[in-house]
Amino acid sequence: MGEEINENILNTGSGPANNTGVEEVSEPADCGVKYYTLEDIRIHNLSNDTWLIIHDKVYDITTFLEEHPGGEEVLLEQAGADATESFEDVGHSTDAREMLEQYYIGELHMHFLDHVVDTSYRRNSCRGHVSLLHVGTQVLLSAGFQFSSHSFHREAL
Ligand code: HEM
Repeated sequence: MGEEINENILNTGSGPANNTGVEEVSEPADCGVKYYTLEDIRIHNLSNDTWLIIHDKVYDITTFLEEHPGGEEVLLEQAGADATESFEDVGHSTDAREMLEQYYIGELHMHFLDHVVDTSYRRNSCRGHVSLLHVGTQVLLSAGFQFSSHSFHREAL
């Protein structure tokens, strides 16, 4: 067992940080993209099981910890959480950004899209998901909403 090292995890207020009652949201295999909720990700905060989020993408960096030129410690501080800000604060090089691809495992699932995408559609049909997502997005955008990474807000009309 790895030692739990990051207590500084986002508290989403939506239940326990383990598998009980938390469903991992993933796409059918033929879609090629997996979606993970914050709850799914936050449990991977161990030194032998380390995931983090950078720009809404999810990375399993377990095997990268010892190789990181900036040291293992800074990565462990972000384990199971959103490391976008600290990653950008350092001003990582293009090489560093390209390295990310090796550890990519999926996308952060946006809860707020549940309001515009029917979940049964998302589970059963990749094409249905994409088209419904598109339609839902268009509806919101035409109503004056603007998306940011974790939330959306209404712009002054
Ligand atoms: C998987 C994600 C990450 C990758 C692939 C990565 C990669 C790298 C690479 C290649 C470097 C060498 C300098 C450069 O090329 O920019 C570096 C340096 C560094 N990284 Fe990361 N990094 C990651 C995440 C992070 C995070 C989340 C932090 C949080 C603080 C961080 C902090 C640092 C620091 C402090 C340095 C040293 C900078 C220096 O000594 O000049 N890195 N990283």
